[in-house]
Amino acid sequence: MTDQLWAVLAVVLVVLAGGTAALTAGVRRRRPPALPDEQPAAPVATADAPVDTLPPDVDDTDVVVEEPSAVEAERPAPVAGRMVRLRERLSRSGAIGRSLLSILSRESLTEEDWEEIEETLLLADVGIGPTTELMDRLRTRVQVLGTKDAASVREILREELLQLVDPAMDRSLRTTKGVGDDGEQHPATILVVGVNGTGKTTTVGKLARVLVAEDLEVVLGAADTFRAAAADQLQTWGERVGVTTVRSDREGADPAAVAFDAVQAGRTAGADVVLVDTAGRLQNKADLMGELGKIKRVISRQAPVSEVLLVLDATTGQNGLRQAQVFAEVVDVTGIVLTKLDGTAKGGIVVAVQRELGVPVKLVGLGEGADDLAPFVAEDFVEALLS
Ligand SMILES: Nc1nc2c(ncn2[C@@H]2O[C@H](COP(=O)(O)OP(=O)(O)OP(=O)(O)O)[C@@H](O)[C@H]2O)c(=O)[nH]1
Repeated sequence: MTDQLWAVLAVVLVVLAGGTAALTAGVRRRRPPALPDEQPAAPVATADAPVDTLPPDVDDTDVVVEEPSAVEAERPAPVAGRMVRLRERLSRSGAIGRSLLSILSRESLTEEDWEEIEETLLLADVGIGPTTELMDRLRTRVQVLGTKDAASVREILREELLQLVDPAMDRSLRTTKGVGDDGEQHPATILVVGVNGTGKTTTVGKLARVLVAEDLEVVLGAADTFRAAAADQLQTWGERVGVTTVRSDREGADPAAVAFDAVQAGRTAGADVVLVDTAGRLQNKADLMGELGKIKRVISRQAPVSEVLLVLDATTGQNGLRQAQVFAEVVDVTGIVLTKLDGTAKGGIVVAVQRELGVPVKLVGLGEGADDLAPFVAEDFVEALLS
């Protein structure tokens, strides 16, 4: 009987929720362009009142706020334990761990065996410095080891790989709201940068899902105005989880204007996080610096940039590393997202990129599915390499 009552109650709740969704469905707030005489006066900055109007070099005429049609927003998969759940996706990267384990387990290790170890690490893109370091430590520890049982060899390798990946790095995302000098709350702002094709827009979409799964209110800013389809793509990601996207319909619109309006929309809505996708074309370092610098500067008028995530395609190896260096020179990168780690045997790039930039890998892309983005957990990664 009690079961039946619960069932009836559940049906009533579903119907009510559906009704509410239907009432709000189709809301689409398109802000009309400002008329010339409505342009805000030139901003005046004071120490305790941050400017929240656009600087004169930002063209804000065609930015629109696309609210999601509130039809049945999806509930993204829980975030905790994603790396463990997606462990089999790392099977190609796992080849390094398994090869190392099998070589190290040989009865007595010859110079050829050590060369094989070196080659395995270099082929997996670990990089020369970390490879030499790991080999030195393994040589010492394997020598000291009396009996070479499989469990001890595995444990030594696990510990040493873990040290290389560095479990002490702070990999948390800065998603906490802040309070400005004016006493007003502002959202955390995350700028996502990287070369086109690395999976940037997809990552912003997936990251929105990660944050929504953690019950955070998110606004998306489609500041990749270089490619009109990128804004559509982002808006679709947002719609699916009931998140507003601020965008422009005009290809080549000022990305700083979109970023500014996205943060403003986030502030107005009391959102926790504003995620800003950028184009970040790499033809020319000065242009890149100009574009990202301007976006950062303009965002900072409303809220400090909490995090700059650099998206790197793990399959591009050394080339990807060079791109990463250029980005790190033009903007303060605070975290790395390594995408397409599911499709590569070059998992050593995790170590190499952290060493090169001194910045932690915070998230990894492990597939094309909507929830195939996982917070990077060093211990889980190393376990996956050895399983
Ligand atoms: N296998 C796999 N594919 C991925 C992953 N992340 C992104 N992709 C794919 O990579 C392709 C490029 O992704 P986009 O998000 O469009 O790349 P982008 O960097 O935004 O490119 P632009 O918008 O041109 O700057 C898409 O087909 C994605 O599905 C991942 O972790 N694994």
